[in-house]
Amino acid sequence: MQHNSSDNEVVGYTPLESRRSTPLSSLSVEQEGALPYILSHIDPEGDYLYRLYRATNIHLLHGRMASGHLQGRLLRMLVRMIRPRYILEVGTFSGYSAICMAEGLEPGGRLYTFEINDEQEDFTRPWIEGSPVADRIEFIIGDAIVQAPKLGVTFDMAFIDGDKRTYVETYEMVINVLRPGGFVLADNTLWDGHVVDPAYDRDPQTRGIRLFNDHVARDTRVERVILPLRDGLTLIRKK
Ligand SMILES: C[S@@+](CC[C@H](N)C(=O)[O-])C[C@H]1O[C@@H](n2cnc3c(N)ncnc32)[C@H](O)[C@@H]1O
Repeated sequence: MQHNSSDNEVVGYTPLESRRSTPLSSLSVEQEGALPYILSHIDPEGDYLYRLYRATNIHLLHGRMASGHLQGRLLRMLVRMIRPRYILEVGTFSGYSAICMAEGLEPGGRLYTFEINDEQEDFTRPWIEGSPVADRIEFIIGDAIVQAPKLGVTFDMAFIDGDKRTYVETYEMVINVLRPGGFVLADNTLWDGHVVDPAYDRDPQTRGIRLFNDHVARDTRVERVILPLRDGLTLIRKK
């Protein structure tokens, strides 16, 4: 994803609320009024993440890119279920999802999270380094597609949440550094329903997501399922 160097803007990213041009479908039931109910019946995010999410939305453009309470608790739960030793994240942004996944790691576990936008570092590094799970997180500024393979780490789990236009490229990199039996989570794979809306046929991000979904659907190396949570979350297992 490219960025406008003057104002930290994520070029090519359209925030969820601006993308919403049609009535909400059943794909995003938690956004139709049930979200407060859901949030009051799941684990709390805790004071630190609450403050991080608030600061993200006050100080950063497109603050809603951050995972938030519901997806954050899901990520932590998935980490607890998968029990990875090494996690790769593509797209740190403010660090919200990184901290959530790191919370789920067992002792000795490590999360490597990449952020391509170097202007993000001043905001994100103090939040990651000040978090209770700082010792489990390696925050790296750089393009994950280029830099992650250089780590020489074989990952047990990966979270793809970077530029939607390069999801296929990102996925191919991730599959190469993932162990057999490892899991990939890919965020935003329904793109607010635009993947099935012909009005978005020329939108580069919608096209990127559609290419990714088609690519994964045909990939014989993996098993996959799409969860219609939030903006769509695909769970993939490398055979
Ligand atoms: C949706 S935000 C990430 C949100 C974060 N994962 C969360 O859930 O809280 C996407 C971020 O990915 C970054 N990004 C895009 N392409 C990237 C790449 N190839 N490598 C690393 N970061 C990337 C963008 O700069 C942006 O900050």
